Amino acid sequence: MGSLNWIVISDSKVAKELFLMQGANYSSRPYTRVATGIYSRGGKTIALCPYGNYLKMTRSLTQQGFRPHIIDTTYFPIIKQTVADLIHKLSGYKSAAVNPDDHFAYTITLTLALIVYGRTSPEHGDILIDEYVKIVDDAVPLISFSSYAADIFPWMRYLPFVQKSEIHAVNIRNNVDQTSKKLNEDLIKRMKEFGDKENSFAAQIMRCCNIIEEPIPSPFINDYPGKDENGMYTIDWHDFNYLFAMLLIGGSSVITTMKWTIGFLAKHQDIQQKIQHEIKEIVGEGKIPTLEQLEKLYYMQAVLKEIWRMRPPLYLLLPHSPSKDNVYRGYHIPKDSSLVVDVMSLHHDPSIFPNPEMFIPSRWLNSDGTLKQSDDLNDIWQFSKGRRRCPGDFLAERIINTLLCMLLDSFNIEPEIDAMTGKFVDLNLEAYEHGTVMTPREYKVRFVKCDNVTLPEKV
Ligand code: HEM
Repeated sequence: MGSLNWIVISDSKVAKELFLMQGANYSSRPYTRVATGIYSRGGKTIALCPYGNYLKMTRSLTQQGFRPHIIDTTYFPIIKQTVADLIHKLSGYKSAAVNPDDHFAYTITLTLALIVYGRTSPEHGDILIDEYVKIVDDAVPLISFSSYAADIFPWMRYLPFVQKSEIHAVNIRNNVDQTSKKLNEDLIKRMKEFGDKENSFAAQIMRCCNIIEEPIPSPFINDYPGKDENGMYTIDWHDFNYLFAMLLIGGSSVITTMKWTIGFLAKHQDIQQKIQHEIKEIVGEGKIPTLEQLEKLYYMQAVLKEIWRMRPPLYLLLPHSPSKDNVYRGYHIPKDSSLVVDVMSLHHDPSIFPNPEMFIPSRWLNSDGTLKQSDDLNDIWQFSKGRRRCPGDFLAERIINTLLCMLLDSFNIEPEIDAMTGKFVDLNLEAYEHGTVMTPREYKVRFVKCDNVTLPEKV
């Protein structure tokens, strides 16, 4: 009854051969009715577009806005501010048990929105950004695998709940357009007023583009022009709204990483204390870390890698699709099939990761305690590899490391206390829920302020 070919890859070597060595053929995306057709108007967004000039353009623009030195000079101060605000909010709970989800989701989406769009003019306050934060929340189900159901089984299109999800996709698209229009107008105004000082991600890429009103046909039908003689790309306003993809995919992956990390640290107090000790040694107490200090928190980074190994947020990556028919190791792989990588299998291969079921952060450390350099043998797939590799990886690591360092400097994270026994509740981090991202079941923890610590200044 199904009408799509799905291929699941569960071996590192195969994934590397297809995505790295044969990357020119295996870096497209399958077309899906809701996410590609309706929500992104035929693939006009970086994460869902097919392989071709449009992808090259959006990836080149993204690299422009996420150059490491821009992240470190322009975006790092934003990250420190929003994290400081979060710490003040959490301290307001005075060690009561809270579900951290909402607070972290808001802070992370707000951080990304401020990085991508910049701080809007005072007359808007954060209203526009808040609208965006809300739309991101509504839009996450659009990229979930369940939205593919009607592509696999076309008869499902007649079911009311599927039709409802199509209407939902149209509404989200319209909301993104309306809010983006206001944000874009505000951005142009700020660029005129502040010139080069306006250096949000959106401003950086707008400087590389001629933006036109007339929509350019969908990238699934016609390919895109490259750069003109002045090195500028031509895009229309709908293309410019691809910025929203950063918040949608980037936000949900960072939020999920934090959900797992907070849970793991609350459960493993010994590991948490080791990180706190490292922070005390390298950064000192009650201080906001510098970039150099952050990079030297090797044990903390090793813990994060181990969490990503055991609980990769995008546990199937995003589906890849071959641009043409291919025979691989004797198997016929038709054009337009969906290839998903079972990242959990890759990360639990005992020939690469001995004792894969065990949480061993030291597997990422050299004997002198420094962090191992990524190499092809030992590397993990949380950001994928090849031509569709996550372009926000460096930014994601900066956000997560800053968050962890500042949080653990201010608080001890503890599980809630069982009212009957007076002991910590044993958090169940084995159970997880599958959507596009793999998230832990809801839990509560307590943020207990460390003795004598001064909270970072609130902005
Ligand atoms: C812990 C955080 C993150 C993880 C684990 C993660 C992981 C991934 C993965 C696995 C993919 C799919 C790669 C593939 O299909 O082969 C992806 C794509 C993408 N990510 Fe991330 N990501 C994270 C954060 C971010 C951030 C912060 C941003 C930007 C602000 C971002 C932007 C993107 C974009 C635009 C794509 C689509 C790329 C394409 O289709 O060519 N991600 N990410």
